[in-house]
Amino acid sequence: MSKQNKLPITVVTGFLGSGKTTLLQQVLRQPGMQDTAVLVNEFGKVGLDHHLLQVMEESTILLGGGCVCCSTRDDLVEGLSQLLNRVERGERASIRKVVIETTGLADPAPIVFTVLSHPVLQHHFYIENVIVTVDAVNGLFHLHNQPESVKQVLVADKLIITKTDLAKANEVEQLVQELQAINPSSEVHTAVYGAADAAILFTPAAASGRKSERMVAASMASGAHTQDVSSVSITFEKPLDWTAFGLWLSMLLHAKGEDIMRVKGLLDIGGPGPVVLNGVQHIIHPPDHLEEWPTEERISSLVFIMRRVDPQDILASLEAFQQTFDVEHNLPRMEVLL
Ligand SMILES: Nc1nc2c(ncn2[C@@H]2O[C@H](COP(=O)(O)OP(=O)(O)OP(=O)(O)O)[C@@H](O)[C@H]2O)c(=O)[nH]1
Repeated sequence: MSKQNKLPITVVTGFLGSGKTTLLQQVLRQPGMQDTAVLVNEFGKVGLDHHLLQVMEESTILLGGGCVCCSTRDDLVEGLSQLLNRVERGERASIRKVVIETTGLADPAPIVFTVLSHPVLQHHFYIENVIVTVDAVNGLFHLHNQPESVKQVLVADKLIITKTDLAKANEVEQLVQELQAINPSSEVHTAVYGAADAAILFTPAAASGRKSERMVAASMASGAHTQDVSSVSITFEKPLDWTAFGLWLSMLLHAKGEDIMRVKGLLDIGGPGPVVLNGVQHIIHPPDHLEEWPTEERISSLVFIMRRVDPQDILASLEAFQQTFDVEHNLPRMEVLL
């Protein structure tokens, strides 16, 4: 099958909390993007992002819990095969683009290789772009401390620097210099709260001819990403006391320093809809109050992704906090996801 008849795939990756979902929420609303199918991969079964990508709910497929670059590459094959079946049955006649949003720890190289080498998929899909979001506030820290972040930058066709509204101009400049040193052929764009032109993001990159070289280099870079990484989901039986919860979370993030990489939650604090909580390293972004629940089950759930932290310590800290500060006991249930 010629390239004209294949569906282009854009892989959107970027370190934990760097703004992948925010970017997609914005660009998928733009003209010409209605014909895009989205495959979302998240750690754990508490997938949030696919609910938040409301524009595309009906064309969005949530890949199973785990990281699409390793444990669930079969899920990726399965997700793309499902999509293909739908296109072939005419149910998805209008799909002209596919976006894969990876987890924040994914190495994009194996994902790209899966598509390029799978006996069936390679005839129906091709990789058009690898877009990598980089957080202007935490980007340098991640490049220096998290090997996955470097692997992502190495493979990027387009680097999107997010959160420049929160960083100083000289910090952004230093980040850009470092990114260009790692991957000189990638385009660099900025996007505050996902404000980027879809036409630019989804246009094939000029330097795409060099992509495979970079991918080989990236896949040879060191270390499996699951090393020292753990992820837990905590659910609560009753609505949360928002003030007490905020205090506990701040204390926990302070105590665990840089080792808690990401916190995400959909929290019942007694209102009609939940609060969406987003924490990246030490930064808790302003929470979003949703008018209604995007899920059938109205239960608070919180996901932590950490390096070198024993999941039991999180639970112990929560129990100790509830006792010490005499907060009404709200039984947390923890599930270790990774
Ligand atoms: N101030 C500011 N906040 C942003 C910007 N982009 C994203 N955020 C916030 O950063 C937090 C994380 O954004 P997400 O889009 O969920 O990040 P993600 O990369 O999809 O996260 P994971 O899927 O968990 O890796 C959210 O609270 C966003 O509102 C930005 O440009 N400026």
